[in-house]
Amino acid sequence: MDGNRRYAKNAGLPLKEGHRAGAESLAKVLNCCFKLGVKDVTVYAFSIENFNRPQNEIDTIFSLLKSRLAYIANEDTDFRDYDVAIKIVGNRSLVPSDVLTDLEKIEESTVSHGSHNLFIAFPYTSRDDIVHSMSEIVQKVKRDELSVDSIDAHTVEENFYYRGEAEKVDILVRTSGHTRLSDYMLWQCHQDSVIEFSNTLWPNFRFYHTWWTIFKWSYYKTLILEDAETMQLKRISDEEINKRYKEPIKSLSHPPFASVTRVA
Ligand SMILES: CC(C)=CCC/C(C)=C/CC/C(C)=C/COP(=O)(O)OP(=O)(O)O
Repeated sequence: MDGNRRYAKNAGLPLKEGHRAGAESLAKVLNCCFKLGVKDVTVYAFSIENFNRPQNEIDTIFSLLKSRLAYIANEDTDFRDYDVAIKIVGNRSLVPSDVLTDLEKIEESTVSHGSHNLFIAFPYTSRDDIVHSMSEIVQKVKRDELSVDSIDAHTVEENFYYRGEAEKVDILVRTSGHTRLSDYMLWQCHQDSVIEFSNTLWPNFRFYHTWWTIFKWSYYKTLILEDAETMQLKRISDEEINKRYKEPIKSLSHPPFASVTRVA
């Protein structure tokens, strides 16, 4: 959700208004994602490096996080229909205890929801998640709860902050024109994951941008690279897609976004 501060600066607004607009944008984009059939969304709400920002900015972000998530969890009627489970994925040991208590209450209040997941990466970096998983695994081996021979990729995923719930990203979107990953979901980006770099600042990201991103992803999934040298793309058949992606998808003659129900 990058570009909040630049949005505020461009509009001549105080910095906190940029984050407020970013939080508004999140509610709108989520609504759009769920309408289009996306099941799980993760947002990079706060990186571990963000602790280096001025304290008043950190306080603004924490306060928005609590109020907006409480709204999405319990108050907004649209979201109630989507049955969204909110899950914090990040290093909880770094969160001030009063903030953590409030966030865990919100999490708890959605624990029975199951149709959609909203993962909040907070405070998060992929490298921290990987180190955390390794450390959990070592502890389990030491306690004889896990044998070294049984460790595989699935074991690593189960010990992430995600607890094995987001093994693979379909689309990763980075807004605001920066073309770097900032230590985000490095493990979860697989060979098929599509990375979308958008020039739009996050507070301006809306239905059109969300729909277009999903539309393009859906379309890319029907193509394979026939020849890496000439960069020739070949459209692949429904049978081939079903073989490659295991789950059947709706006919490609439908509007492309008809197939996004498979996004996890
Ligand atoms: C999940 C939820 C309800 C969150 C609400 C608050 C919110 C939108 C937090 C994002 C904070 C953040 C570090 C944004 C990145 O833009 P930036 O500040 O780095 O802006 P810049 O790229 O223009 O400098």
